[in-house]
Amino acid sequence: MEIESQVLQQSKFKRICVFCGSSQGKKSSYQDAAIELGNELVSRNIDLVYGGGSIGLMGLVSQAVHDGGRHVIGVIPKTLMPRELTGETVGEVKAVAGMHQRKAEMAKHSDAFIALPGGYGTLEELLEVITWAQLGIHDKPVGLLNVDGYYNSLLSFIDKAVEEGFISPSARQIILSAPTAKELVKKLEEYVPCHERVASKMNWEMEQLGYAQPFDISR
Ligand SMILES: C/C(=C\CNc1ncnc2c1ncn2[C@@H]1O[C@H](COP(=O)(O)O)[C@@H](O)[C@H]1O)CO
Repeated sequence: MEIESQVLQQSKFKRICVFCGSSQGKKSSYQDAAIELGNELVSRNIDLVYGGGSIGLMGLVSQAVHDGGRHVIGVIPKTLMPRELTGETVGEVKAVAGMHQRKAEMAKHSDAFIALPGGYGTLEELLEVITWAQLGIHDKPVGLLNVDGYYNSLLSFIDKAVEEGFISPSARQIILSAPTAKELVKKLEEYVPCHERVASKMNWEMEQLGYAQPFDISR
């Protein structure tokens, strides 16, 4: 019986990258959701990749995953490493040169992406992985944890952009959303990618632009 329930919980994802606020937000539901997401990853035997440190929702989700015995990878630019800036990172720390390399590293080590509530940093990271999916650089699922409707206005904006012809209906399908961690992870598991992969072409273009490392975030 014990083994049967463990098999049922086994996810197809080994690691999920979580983007979220470096602040905790004003409502306790945001903080509760960060901890609940961490616990959901633990219950499905999924490890965490995130931006490192212990501030805000980032600290809550990483602590929950670490406390639950799963591996945590914090990818943090060297400039943000001093403890006074971002606090202690639990688990493994990957130091990177800057913000661009951080996003590529976080993406490379993950099988899916989830955004909890957050601000500019979270939005920037989220929109970048959606854009990469649209371009076919990766085909990993992307989900919004829409706690208390936090992302309703972003979703409405995206729907308006579809209506106005700036986002294609198929690109709209890239972004999944759900109000709870359990529902969202299930949706990510069921996601079927619909964009052709053009990563090797993109690598070539990035090399032409003088980027030292090939832009390959596939695993
Ligand atoms: C430099 C200062 C605080 C340090 N802030 C951050 N530390 C770690 N990671 C961060 C920080 N700010 C942004 N990030 C990344 O963006 C996301 C959170 O940004 P948001 O604007 O709070 O939504 C998060 O996923 C991180 O990867 C003192 O000013």
